[in-house]
Amino acid sequence: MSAGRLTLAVQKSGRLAEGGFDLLKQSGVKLAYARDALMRRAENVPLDLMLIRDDDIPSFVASGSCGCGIVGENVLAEAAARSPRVAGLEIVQRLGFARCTLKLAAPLEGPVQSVADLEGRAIATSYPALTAKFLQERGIMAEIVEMGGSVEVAPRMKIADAICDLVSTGATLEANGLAAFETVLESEAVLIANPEALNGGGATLDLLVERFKGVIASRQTKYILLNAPKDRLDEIRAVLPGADAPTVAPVVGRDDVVAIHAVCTEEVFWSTLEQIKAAGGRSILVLPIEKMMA
Ligand SMILES: Nc1ncnc2c1ncn2[C@@H]1O[C@H](COP(=O)(O)OP(=O)(O)OP(=O)(O)O)[C@@H](O)[C@H]1O
Ligand SMILES: O=P(O)(O)OC[C@H]1O[C@H](OP(=O)(O)OP(=O)(O)O)[C@H](O)[C@@H]1O
Ligand SMILES: [Mg+2]
Repeated sequence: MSAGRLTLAVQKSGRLAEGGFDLLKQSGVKLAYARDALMRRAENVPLDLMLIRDDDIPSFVASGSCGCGIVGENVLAEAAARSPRVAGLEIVQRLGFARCTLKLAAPLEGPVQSVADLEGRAIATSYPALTAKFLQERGIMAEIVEMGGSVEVAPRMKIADAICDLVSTGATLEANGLAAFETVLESEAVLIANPEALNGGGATLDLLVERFKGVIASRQTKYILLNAPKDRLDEIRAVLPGADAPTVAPVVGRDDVVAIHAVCTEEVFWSTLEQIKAAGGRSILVLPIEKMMA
């Protein structure tokens, strides 16, 4: 670890790696080429990436081996429930990708349909500490069966009566005849840091956070252009998501029509465009915004 260079722990491969590398690239961080390397050096920022399994990221940051890391809140919370040092780590920035939910689920129409039904039952999970904490808070006594993955098969294999696992679309639960009945934790990727292990790279961390914020904001921000009847301007403004003060400009040769330009700070759904069209909006364009800075 050379002095002045910040070390960032990133998952070697998987969902967090994909999202993490995309975010770094969009933030202008250029990585030097390295084949199969476990360390990647940034060319234009004093930053080194350490590529490891996501489960190891909280302890690497807590021990000071890395100054900061990108990890799922689910993995962070599980590690924090086991280690006070990890529990003391700071979430510097929420990153808005790898969104998923840790849920309790059980076979459809089986004996477990609620948290109370878990009393005396067996629950399979890769998150034993979070599951135990949840059960303790609810005053439920149950057996926890730890599994490394493929947790959804446990009820069918008669290893457990219920599971506590990650859900995103719900397709895996459905494919295994399971239904969720309780949320234990909402999760997304987060940037964590250990202020004592920045190795003189505090300014680099601040720069990364500012750029990440800009990328995250631009991802959910869109630029909308459309033509609208002058007399329905208020109606259209009311449905533009999160638009503050749109620019309204004349359209050459048309006294009854205006052009509207607006920056929308919330997601623009198809249903929004349908509402705009119903209010007389025409030639509607939704454009991505590449970079933003407040
Ligand atoms: N189905 C999903 N949809 C969205 N995010 C998910 C989903 N499943 C997991 N995640 C998030 O992505 C993180 C990484 O998931 P991934 O499957 O890549 O990890 P892994 O198999 O544990 O990888 P590793 O080899 O690094 O241990 C999870 O900890 C969670 O935060
Ligand atoms: O609700 P869904 O969209 O179906 O996603 C949920 C599944 O995704 C993850 O598994 P992954 O695909 O990473 O496989 P793994 O169990 O081998 O980790 C998670 O452990 C669930 O099994
Ligand atoms: Mg893992």
